[in-house]
Amino acid sequence: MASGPSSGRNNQTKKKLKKEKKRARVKSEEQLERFDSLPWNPSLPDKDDAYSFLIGSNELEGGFLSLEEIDETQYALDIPKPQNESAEKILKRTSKSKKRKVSEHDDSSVAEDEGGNEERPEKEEVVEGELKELKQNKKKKKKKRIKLKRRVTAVAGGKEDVDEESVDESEYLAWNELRLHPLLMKSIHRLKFKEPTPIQKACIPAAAHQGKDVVGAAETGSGKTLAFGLPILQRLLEERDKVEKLISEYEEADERIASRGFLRALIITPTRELALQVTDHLKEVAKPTNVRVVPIVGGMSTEKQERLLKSRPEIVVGTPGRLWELMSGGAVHLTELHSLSFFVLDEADRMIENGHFRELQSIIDMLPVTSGSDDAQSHNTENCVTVSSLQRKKRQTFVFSATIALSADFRKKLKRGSLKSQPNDGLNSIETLSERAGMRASAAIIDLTNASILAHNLEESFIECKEEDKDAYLFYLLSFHGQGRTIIFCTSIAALRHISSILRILDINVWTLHAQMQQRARLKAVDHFRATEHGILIATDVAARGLDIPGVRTVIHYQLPHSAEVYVHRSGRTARALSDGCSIALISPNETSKFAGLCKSFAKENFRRFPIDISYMPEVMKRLSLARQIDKILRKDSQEKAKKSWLERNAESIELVLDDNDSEDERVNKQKQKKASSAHLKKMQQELNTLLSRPLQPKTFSNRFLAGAGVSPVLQNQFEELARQKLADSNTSAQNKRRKLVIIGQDCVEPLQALRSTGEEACQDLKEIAKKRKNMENLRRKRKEEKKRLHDQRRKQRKKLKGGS
Ligand SMILES: Nc1ncnc2c1ncn2[C@@H]1O[C@H](COP(=O)(O)OP(=O)(O)OP(=O)(O)O)[C@@H](O)[C@H]1O
Repeated sequence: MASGPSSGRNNQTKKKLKKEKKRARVKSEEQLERFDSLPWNPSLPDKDDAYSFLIGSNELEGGFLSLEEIDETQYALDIPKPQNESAEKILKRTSKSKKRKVSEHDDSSVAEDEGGNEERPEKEEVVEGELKELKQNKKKKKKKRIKLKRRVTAVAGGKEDVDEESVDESEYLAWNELRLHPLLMKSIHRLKFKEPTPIQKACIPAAAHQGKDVVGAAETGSGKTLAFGLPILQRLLEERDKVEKLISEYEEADERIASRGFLRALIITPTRELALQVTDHLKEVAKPTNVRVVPIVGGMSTEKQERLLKSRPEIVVGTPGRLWELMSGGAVHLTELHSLSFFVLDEADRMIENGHFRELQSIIDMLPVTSGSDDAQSHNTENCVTVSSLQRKKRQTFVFSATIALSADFRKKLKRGSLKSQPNDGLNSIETLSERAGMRASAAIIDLTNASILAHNLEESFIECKEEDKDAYLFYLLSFHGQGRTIIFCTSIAALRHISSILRILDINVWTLHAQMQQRARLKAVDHFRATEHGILIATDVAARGLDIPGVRTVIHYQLPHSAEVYVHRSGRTARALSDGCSIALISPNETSKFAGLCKSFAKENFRRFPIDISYMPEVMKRLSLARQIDKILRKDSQEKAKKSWLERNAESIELVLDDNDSEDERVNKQKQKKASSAHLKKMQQELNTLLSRPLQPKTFSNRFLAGAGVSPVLQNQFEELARQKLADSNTSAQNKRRKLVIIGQDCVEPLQALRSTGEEACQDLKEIAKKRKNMENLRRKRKEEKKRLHDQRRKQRKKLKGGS
């Protein structure tokens, strides 16, 4: 038997190992004891999974989600499997391996003592090294947790608050009932939204606290974006808070538990501008939260959008076309939809119209099956990560619009509180779409639209005029009532081009917006319009929905839209949120019955007639006539140039030399004509400029006294310039003293003011107009029939006479 110094060393090592073993066992037992003391211990499903304690308990409080709902698979908390083993596992493994090592050591002590004991110190070093590493890891994790906590508190109001001006919270009491997250309240304070709008008051409790699906209808500009946006942000923040709470409670959890990565909310809008606007709006509210919102719209570089998606934003706002393009192309972030918790259709009634429906349907078909939708109806594609029926997601569906209730049928359904689609409902009905998107039967149906659907602080008016006089009335309105921002809506791009050209010639600066414009130009137009205090935007119906630009005081319908819905949305670009505004429809005789029909569909029969001072019309017509002539010449010129350059371009592409077949005389003649035409153009331009440099004057203008009821900023400048000129003249010439200009009462009257000041006199029953027009048409038809009858009678008589002779 070996004895002496080596056996003494062995004993020492044995003791040391025993101590280490005991220490490790105590530690491991402490860990297990802590788990034993947890309230949800019985449901701990798998001790091997460090994060499995997150699932299956409902003991924690706070927020609308019970803990049983904090389920990695349901809400995609993106709880990753730990890459390194948890401290507990290492401890266990260490103690196990030490046990094994010690028992091995015990069992083989004799053999080792007999000669194989050189390995022992190495083994001890390994164990000690492992323990050291374990301690270091724990320290590192603690540091990480502290860092994360600091970050959270900084975001939650610590650091960011320093620069913020203090708010009087008593002004925001109405928000308290909605129990929004402090970070959201912080944004609301910053945006100075003193109280929630009615649709927000109604939707937030249902959507955010009861987790319901919502069909929401409320007038234009009533804050629908935040009615669905705040519940989304609220839920994301509540989930994040819970995860952070768990991080601080459990040492084993690390910050990766809160890591993000999957798409949580997909919001679809019909137009690009609206998608960008919704993105901006949500970003503004989500500023202090770190929740990322990204727009995906057509007209922008696909590469850039793919790059944006790589940042794995929680919220994506997009138009159906580009979204589907990227989804069908397999964009990872848009196809990993298993974690999608919100699906929103903004302006839902527009979505079911042609041009959007097919792509939208394809997108909906890609969504994972929800508990609310019928299995048979869902067709998940290969690209989509689907889940078994046991793991169905609790996705909330929100469907919003101002005009969703316009269809009589839908209104009935809203009143009944049931949106079940009927077998005879078309595939492209909102009900069918909602159902397919997973809308549950328990959806909250919130219809806050009144009978007229139109915004309550909007004044509606019209001007009856001939089709060819519309330009003149438009010029009149912009000259006399160009206060604030004005949007002029046209139905056709041709009409838009025509009026923008005429108005520019008349020295009125306008921006245009239509679907054939490049996306960059579209955005630029909206930005310029937004930045100009008295800006004028001429747009087609691409700008009718959703566009939210503050300070739009007037909407002019140059041409009537095809439907009542579009009319409501167009008019809704003014009188938004807490502001008022006015809409003016230019109605040609052909459009009277259409207008009466439109008014009837939103139960508003009496529209005001917009007051026009016709004494100004001769002057207006004079300028307009010149502008039209100039426009004609310019148009002809540019057409010729375009034709010529087209010919030249094509000739060049096939290397053809173009022969000039004109004779010398013809060429000289053409040159002469060109010169004459350009001289004529110059003369007209000068004439127009002279006219434009003077304010518009009524027919009875005295040349001495100017008294304007409504003066636009342009006109105001003109008046001032004129006054200066007259003053200068009078200073130089003594005889002109008598002709000194006096300006009296140059009040700026915006259309709404002008409309209101005319009171009830301007009211006109459109039914009456339509009736009169119908009567006139009947009379004309009867006359025509009578004429034809007489004509036939005479012909027959003549024939008879001829036959007789
Ligand atoms: N609680 C609030 N208080 C004051 N302003 C608000 C509030 N909520 C939203 N707003 C503002 O009201 C304006 C209109 O909001 P939003 O664009 O969401 O209206 P909407 O109902 O979606 O209109 P539309 O039907 O035309 O799309 C926005 O400028 C928004 O910032």
